[in-house]
Amino acid sequence: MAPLIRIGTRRSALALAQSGMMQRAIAAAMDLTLEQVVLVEIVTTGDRIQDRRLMEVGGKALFTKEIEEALLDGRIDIAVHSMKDVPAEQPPGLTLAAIPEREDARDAFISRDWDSFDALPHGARLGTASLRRQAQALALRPDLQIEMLRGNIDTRLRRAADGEFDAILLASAGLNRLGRTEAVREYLSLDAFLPAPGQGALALQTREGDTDHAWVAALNHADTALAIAAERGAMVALEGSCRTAVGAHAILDNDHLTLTTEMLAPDGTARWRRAGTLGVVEGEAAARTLGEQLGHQVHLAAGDQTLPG
Ligand SMILES: NCc1[nH]cc(CCC(=O)O)c1CC(=O)O
Repeated sequence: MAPLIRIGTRRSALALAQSGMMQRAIAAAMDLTLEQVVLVEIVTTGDRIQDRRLMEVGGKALFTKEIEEALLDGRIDIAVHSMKDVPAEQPPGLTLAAIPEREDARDAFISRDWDSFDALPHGARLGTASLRRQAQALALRPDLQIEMLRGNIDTRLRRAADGEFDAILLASAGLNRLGRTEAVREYLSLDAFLPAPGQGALALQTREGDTDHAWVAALNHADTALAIAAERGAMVALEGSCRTAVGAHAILDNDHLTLTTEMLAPDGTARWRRAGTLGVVEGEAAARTLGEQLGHQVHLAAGDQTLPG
């Protein structure tokens, strides 16, 4: 039988693991087979050009552009993205139709030789490509040597296993989804390593007004969506991108959501943080507003001081 639902995905192992999970979830929810719900692999500009300059030209959007074009052209019906990689604004005609339940949002410490972040010796080499993780690590340990770590997760893990770095930091969620949880030596605290907005969550993107695929909304997890609304509100106010060190994480506790957001100087010598709470019943628009307000306060406090010299 011809496929009924085509899911667009990047080709990386992580993207395939994530879209494969959604493929199985959709097939189960719709009582379809895996022949009827298929993955369509799409190579994005971001995958082709793994270069620092790329980030300065197009940033995050380069990892989603070709997939979004396929959606708009009707070559695929749904796209699965890491929420963390989804830009603040949706392109015209597209919408985030569902946010499934979030995985572990914490960052993970990976090292061949050391049990924990605190155990790293003076001047240890820490690999990361994230300005946020760099700043948070330096805030605790200004002696560390931060080194650029690029490539897919398998490559990064291999480089850590080879001892090319004393340690590296990665999102726990990605490691769990790839079945590489055993690589984690320590789960870093949400306080010291406040995660990136949306970390650990997925986003299901569809065409706006696509009534044929309106059922996607059934895969939405309300608590996760509420937390993400708050975190992305903060991200927007902080103009969060891969070039600024920004964290935002919301936690639900019974009927309350608590959002914490921060901005750091890239060298970790300054940190501006705000937290606020809201009743869950107030809903996603209020959560987004809370995020924007806290993000705005952080932005004002930080002023121009976080701009790279
Ligand atoms: N920017 C890369 C990226 N996008 C999503 C994840 C991990 C999975 C997630 O956070 O949901 C990663 C890798 C990492 O940060 O270690």
